[in-house]
Amino acid sequence: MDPPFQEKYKSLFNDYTIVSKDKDYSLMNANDECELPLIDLQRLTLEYPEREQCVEEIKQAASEWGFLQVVNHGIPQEMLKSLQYEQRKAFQHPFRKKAEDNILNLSANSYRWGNPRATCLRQLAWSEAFHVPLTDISRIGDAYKSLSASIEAFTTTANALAKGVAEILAENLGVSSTFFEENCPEETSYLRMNRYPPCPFSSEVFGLIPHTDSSFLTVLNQDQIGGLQLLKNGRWINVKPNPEALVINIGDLFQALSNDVYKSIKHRVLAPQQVERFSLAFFYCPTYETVIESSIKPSKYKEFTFREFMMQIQRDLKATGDKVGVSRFLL
Ligand SMILES: O=C(O)CCC(=O)C(=O)O
Ligand SMILES: [Fe+2]
Repeated sequence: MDPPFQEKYKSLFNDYTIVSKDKDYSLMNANDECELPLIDLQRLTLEYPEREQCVEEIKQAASEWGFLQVVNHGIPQEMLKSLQYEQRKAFQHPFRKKAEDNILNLSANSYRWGNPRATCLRQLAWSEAFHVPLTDISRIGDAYKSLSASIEAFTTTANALAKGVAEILAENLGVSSTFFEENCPEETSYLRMNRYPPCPFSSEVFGLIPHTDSSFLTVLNQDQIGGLQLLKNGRWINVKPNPEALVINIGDLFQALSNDVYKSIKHRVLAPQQVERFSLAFFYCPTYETVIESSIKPSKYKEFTFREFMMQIQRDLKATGDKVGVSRFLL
């Protein structure tokens, strides 16, 4: 069922013996372990000063880390468990079936693996994913009814969570209180179900290469295997899994909207050596027409629409093999 990484990327692996002798090349170099700021969202329902303190902690984590963990987030554990179960089942099919048969009947290219643009091992991603725009949920066939029901339930609650956190973060930034309500209808966000198969080259190949997310916010459910790392002050830091918590990270759009008050932090996933790892990422995104412009002056970014942003990413990927991201729009 695993994608044929070694076969498809044979030429990249030919160089493997050379680079693996270079000690500095290893991805496993001492990384600090950290516990992200952990925030109990139940406090948002309490009175002064609990709610206000909680809001401050969320803003603080988003500006200092670009990442936070939340508990009492409104997504029931059973809902997560059933989607995790369905996710495993979907990936269990033979590779050919996943790659060629569009088993879930999603839009074209929804099943992805590796990195077609990789020119060296460092750019390869030892993972596979189903990319599910929320508009596609209704297309999922009857044979996968329990999967589509689980996706629907999860994304509805993840959307409410992302909206709530986005609205809190946008307070005092001069963003209209109806901005997210108006520009992020449920259909414009998407879900990615990730699977990281065991990787015999885990000190040389990433599970997911370093990137920032193109969303406003991402809500992430990772399992207990670990491997997610974020870049803080020039160092890669392990994000220790917490079974009770969801990770929320700031994406590129919020960085621009907040004029850099909040940071879209680079993160990556190390490939697991012996076991498989799963994660679910919900990307909270606006309509393509939405204009991203900060009210904080002087603005660091020129205004752009989400469509312009995504098109620029595609152009940069083609030209450089890499996503340049929001820095493209710096004034
Ligand atoms: O698998 C993870 O923990 C992170 C996934 C991620 O960063 C992404 O899908 O953008
Ligand atoms: Fe990501």
